[in-house]
Amino acid sequence: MLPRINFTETDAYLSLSEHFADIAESHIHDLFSEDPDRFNKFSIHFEEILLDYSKNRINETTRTLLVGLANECGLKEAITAMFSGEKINETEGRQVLHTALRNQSNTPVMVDGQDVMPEVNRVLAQMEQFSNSVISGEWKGHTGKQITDVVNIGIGGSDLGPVMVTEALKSYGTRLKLHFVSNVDGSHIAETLKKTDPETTLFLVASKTFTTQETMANAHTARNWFLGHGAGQKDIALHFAALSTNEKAVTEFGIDAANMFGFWDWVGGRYSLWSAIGLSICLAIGFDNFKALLGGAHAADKHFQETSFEKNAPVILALLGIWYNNFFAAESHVILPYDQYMHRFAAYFQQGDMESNGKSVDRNGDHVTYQTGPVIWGEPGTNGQHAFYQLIHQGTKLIPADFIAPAQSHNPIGQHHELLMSNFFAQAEALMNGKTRSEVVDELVKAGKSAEEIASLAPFKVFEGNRPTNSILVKKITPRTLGTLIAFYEHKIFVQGIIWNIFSFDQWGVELGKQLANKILPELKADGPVHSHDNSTNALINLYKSWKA
Ligand SMILES: O=P(O)(O)OC[C@H]1O[C@@H](O)[C@@H](O)[C@@H](O)[C@@H]1O
Repeated sequence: MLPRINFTETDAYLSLSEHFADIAESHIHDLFSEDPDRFNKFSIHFEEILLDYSKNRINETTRTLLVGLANECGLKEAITAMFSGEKINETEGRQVLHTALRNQSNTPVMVDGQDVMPEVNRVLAQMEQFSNSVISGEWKGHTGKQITDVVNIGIGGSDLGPVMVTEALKSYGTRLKLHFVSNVDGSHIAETLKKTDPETTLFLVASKTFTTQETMANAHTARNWFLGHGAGQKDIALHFAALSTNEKAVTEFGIDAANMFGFWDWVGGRYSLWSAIGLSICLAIGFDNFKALLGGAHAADKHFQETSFEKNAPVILALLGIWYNNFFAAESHVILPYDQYMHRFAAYFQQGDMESNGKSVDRNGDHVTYQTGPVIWGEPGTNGQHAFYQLIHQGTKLIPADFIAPAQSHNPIGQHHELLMSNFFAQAEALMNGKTRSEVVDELVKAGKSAEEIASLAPFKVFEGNRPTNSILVKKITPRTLGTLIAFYEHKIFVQGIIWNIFSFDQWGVELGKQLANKILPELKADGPVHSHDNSTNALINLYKSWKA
């Protein structure tokens, strides 16, 4: 059982609250002037990844106190509990073992007295064999042609991870063209089917439960389309595979159990890209690269388990998040990859983080008295710069930011990468230093402005700075470094959940909307107006019914 500690009642929290008053007054650029060794003290090198967290509103005391907070909240024991297969997802009575899926050391991982590694390895071998045969062209469609297109049908955790990774690693692409259909909006599947040929398309129906409304609707539409284009029932076996934990529902749908890639209820949906849900990744980049992705995550798992908290990248990321969320009252956290291929990275962690830590009831079942998970958002640089950075630089809200960039581009064309990187370095520096009024005045004088113009313009051109950032510099985005990065962020979420005393691995909050939609669906089909809801909902439904085609 995980500890039940209200972190706001710990000694460390009290000390942090006192310490906060000092830090709130200091400016990051002064902290640098005071300490020439600041970068070394506040950075972590891990393989080919550097986490520089020196541009934060912290000093050594802050870090010591934050680490003390993690200790008082039982983080060490909680990490052991997760990795050793305790049922830490208590509200669902499940273990949390996505780490076993990438456990390349192959040490036994016990679930209810049984080592799960042989099963994990069996499914990996099945994925390897299948993806190799589709990629090589040995696997043929029902008219004898090679598969050219793969459509992954899934949503949430059965979509976002594969989309993010296949995009991030596009330069490792095989000859197969990947498509992802998630939205129940018929436009999503319709537009995808327009681009594919039923003779050469493979559908992966990705759903842990195999009951998710959106995925089942899209899967049925795909099957009807396939059968409606000259294929027979028996041909389904060559064009449909299922990635799921629910064998019964898979076979009822008509997919051969031989084409089912299984996983287990100890894999949370938003942590499932490492499981059979990653089959689309294997097809997109080849099994060896998928394995390298798992290897990078496994290396991060070991780092997380074995490194002291002061030098532990996910722990530090988590503690900084707590510092801003619970002491500076920051409401959001922005993730800014300076890598076009990583354009879905922030979207992926919107689910990863917000579905995990968007909770307001603690592990005792009581309403929390403090803030939990922040709003996660972000877009790739430099696009974000021309969209929302104004608010980060000069708005009223404190928005801690993670800047992520590769030193080596997969497309070293002209000076593009240097242009990109100059922005990456400049933004974090500008957010920290800002621009003082006297710097602004000097600039305006040099530009030949009159005293009057200077007085009226200067206030708008001042940047307070002191905006905290982490810079994550990666040598190159490879399957391994990406695997490590993802696992770092996963563990960050875990650490924060432990400190906030919430259950990070359930998601009851997604249920209510689903229940109500199921109630409304028959009302939309029935004749006549509805009266069963509030005024607003009745009016909306009835107008919809009068307008619908
Ligand atoms: O993989 P399936 O079971 O279709 O679930 C897809 C998604 O459903 C949502 O409602 C959430 O619960 C997500 O965590 C999950 O990833």
